[in-house]
Amino acid sequence: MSPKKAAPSDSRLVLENLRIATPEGRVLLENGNFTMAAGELLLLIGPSGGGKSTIVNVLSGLLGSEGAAWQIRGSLTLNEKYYDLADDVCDAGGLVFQDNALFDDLTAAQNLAIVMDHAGSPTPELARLIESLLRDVDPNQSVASLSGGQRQRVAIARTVLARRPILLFDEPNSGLDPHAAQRLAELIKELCIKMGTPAMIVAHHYDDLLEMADRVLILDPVQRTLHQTPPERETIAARLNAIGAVAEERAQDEIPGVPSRAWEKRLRERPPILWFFHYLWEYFWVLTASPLTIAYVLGGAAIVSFVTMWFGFNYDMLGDYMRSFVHDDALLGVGFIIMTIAVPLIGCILIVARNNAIITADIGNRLYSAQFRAMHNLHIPGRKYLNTAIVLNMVVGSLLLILLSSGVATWFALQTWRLIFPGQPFELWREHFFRLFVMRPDIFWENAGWVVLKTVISTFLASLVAIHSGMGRKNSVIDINNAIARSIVYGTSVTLLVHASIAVLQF
Ligand SMILES: Nc1ncnc2c1ncn2[C@@H]1O[C@H](COP(=O)(O)OP(=O)(O)OP(=O)(O)O)[C@@H](O)[C@H]1O
Repeated sequence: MSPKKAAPSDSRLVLENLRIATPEGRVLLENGNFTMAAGELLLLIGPSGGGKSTIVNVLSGLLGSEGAAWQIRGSLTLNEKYYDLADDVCDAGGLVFQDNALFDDLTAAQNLAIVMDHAGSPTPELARLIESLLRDVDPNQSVASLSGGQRQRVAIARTVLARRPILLFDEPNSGLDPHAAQRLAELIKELCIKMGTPAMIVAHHYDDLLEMADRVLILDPVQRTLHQTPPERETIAARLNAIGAVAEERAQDEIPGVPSRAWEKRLRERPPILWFFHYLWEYFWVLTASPLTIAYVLGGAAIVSFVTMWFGFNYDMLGDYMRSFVHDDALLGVGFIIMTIAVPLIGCILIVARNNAIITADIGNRLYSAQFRAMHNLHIPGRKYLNTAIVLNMVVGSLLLILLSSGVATWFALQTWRLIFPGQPFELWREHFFRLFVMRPDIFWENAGWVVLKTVISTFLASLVAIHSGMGRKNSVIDINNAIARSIVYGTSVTLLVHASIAVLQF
């Protein structure tokens, strides 16, 4: 049998001298020690923000996985295997996440199948346990449409199937009524015993879990230590009260990393319109002014200018002999096309493709994570702020970018012409490339008007497409991804149509 398929029976964990400091250097725990024996159920409790989830993340090997540099010291021994936590990552703990973290694109059965296919089939006893756990869940149902309790049980079953040596639960009873919380504790205890695995539950509401718990660890953020107590209400309450009293005494002290009275000046009213400008600036940076956006759009203009000049002159149908005869008019024509057709079209397509993806993703995520509902409930006109900021930035930002692109395209056109006709004076190029515009200011303004018109209409319509795609119903991240794809396809199609239609009117 391969090691990954070995049943993690009779696991034993010893954790010694655990020290945890946040990436900012704030010490959460100084000298944490505890053991977990096979079949044992531990409760980890303590004040909010003390570091309970952080300990669970250490045991599941997830601490710092998002890129933050936590400072960890201590040792962990798991069934004879030794980890120096300063250097080694121990991912022995299978974690049931607080928000379940189910794979939304898969059905309930697939959420379990993907784990089994990587960890091996469960023992018949474990399979029976999971069957009874998921009796009321249709295996073919998408997990997005399951109830909260059903989602939680699928998440538990999924973690159990991974058969890690330790089971970890982060706030599994939040939102459960006392009876359901007790049932959950019984279930977890049953799993521990049948799998020969220890489990740790992080919980704020521990009352209904005590009966099933073997021991309780209290994280004391004042002394930065872990106290072990038996699962007795009075002992725990006394200990938590003592921590609370000292914490209150120290509440006036400055907290490292948080300047004293940091909130005082934040709790004053300002004119609400400032929030519109906040979002306007936020989107201006993302949609128009970020260096990557500018480089991307200007790069497009440079390439289209080079390609039009190079191929326009090197591959003209009249051949080398005629090239110098038609040079002046060809330069005029190519210059006209680059400035009024090609650069605005390519620029708008690039802008719309990129920005529609960003806008739809942003709106979709805000919708999915209930931010618009929260804004509505808090009487913040969030949709108005965001939609207006988006449309303004798309239209005005695109005009600015097209203007910049025209400058870059002009410079590249000149350099390409110099490559094709070395030694020719710059004035010759300028005279013909801009001939129409320089000699006839009315033509300049008329064509500038057409460019502005197609840029404004196409980016305005594309921004509406992006907002509409983002605002559609979102049950899962897959819905957001599909909306982004739709937004790019419809947005760029609208842009092409608008530019083609206006070009027809233009000539
Ligand atoms: N990624 C991070 N970067 C910096 N500090 C963090 C990060 N995540 C958490 N913290 C800080 O670490 C401390 C411990 O957080 P943790 O989530 O472990 O506390 P907790 O005891 O689980 O809190 P709660 O009971 O409120 O969920 C908090 O002060 C928090 O602000």
